[in-house]
Amino acid sequence: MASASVVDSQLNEVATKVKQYHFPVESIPRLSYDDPEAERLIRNEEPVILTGTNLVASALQWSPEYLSNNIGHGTYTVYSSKNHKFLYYDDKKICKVPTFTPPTTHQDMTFQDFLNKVTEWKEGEPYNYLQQSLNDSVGPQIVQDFAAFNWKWISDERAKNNWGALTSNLLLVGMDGVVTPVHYDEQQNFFAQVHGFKRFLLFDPSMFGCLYPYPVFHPHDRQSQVDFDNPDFDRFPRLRELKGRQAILGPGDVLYLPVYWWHQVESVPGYGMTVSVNFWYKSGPTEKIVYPLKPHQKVAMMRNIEKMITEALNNPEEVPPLLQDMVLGRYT
Ligand SMILES: CCC[C@@H](CC(=O)O)C(=O)C(=O)O
Ligand SMILES: [Zn+2]
Repeated sequence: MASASVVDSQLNEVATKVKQYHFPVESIPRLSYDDPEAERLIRNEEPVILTGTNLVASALQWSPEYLSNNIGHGTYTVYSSKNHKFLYYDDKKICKVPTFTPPTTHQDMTFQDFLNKVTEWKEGEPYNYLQQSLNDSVGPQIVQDFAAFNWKWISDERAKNNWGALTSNLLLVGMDGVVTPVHYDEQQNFFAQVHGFKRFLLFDPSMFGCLYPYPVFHPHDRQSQVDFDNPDFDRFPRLRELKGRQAILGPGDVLYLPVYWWHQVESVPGYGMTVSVNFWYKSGPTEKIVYPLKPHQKVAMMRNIEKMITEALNNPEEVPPLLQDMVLGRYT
């Protein structure tokens, strides 16, 4: 396991290699888990990179090879994409958009088959990304490593911040260079980097107007329509106003990723496969409404309005003309 100083020097090197985009980025603070400032940021639902949590210290040997030798022969969901981007879609909403064509396919396979695909990969072939909730199908060694996660620390954080239950731990094993395009989630997330390096681009919930998410009823709900590699400033003019944050994670780092914060996640090209484990928690109840509302509360409100209108009209195609009649020339 690399020492903290080795990881630090590698992080500095990685920071010089990551792709720059049209928008400015500022670094996310990187603080020791016991720094009062770190606690304040988490309480205030702002992102922070935490060092020294030992959250996944017992998994730092989870190289792809170690996993292949110890995870057992259960099957895992592996997504395939013709390029390095893995844009999430909700199967259950495809019926609402008959013209929708999924940008990725997925199939269940053993970890060994997945790793063979990656090892034998040739330029021009599809990219593969294993994304699977950790469950009891894993081998005994992995169960032991998982049980040795620093559950006391993370449970205390959950309780301190009044979050809901842990909903899942997603095991993420990516090929060099894979990207999860910019989106937001409706859960609190402690994202633990286990192997390799990932770069997060983060945008606070107030950037909703600059990131043009798909409609709520669309399979790509919560995902931005914007492609940072080919920004369409004519279609998405407020993209020019975008201001981002950046976090580069190495083995052992934990990123607190607040609910509703936009993020794009890249397995830094040239640094090999990545292994991560996320910890998704239901967000806590709003203690009491304080005005002015926070940006993420406005996002939740907009989602509810879209859901209500779509349900009331009972036809997704009638939503755009109604919203346009309501807004264009009246609130614009
Ligand atoms: C399916 C989840 C992917 C992950 C990003 C990544 O590591 O590629 C993410 O977006 C999250 O943990 O919220
Ligand atoms: Zn996410």
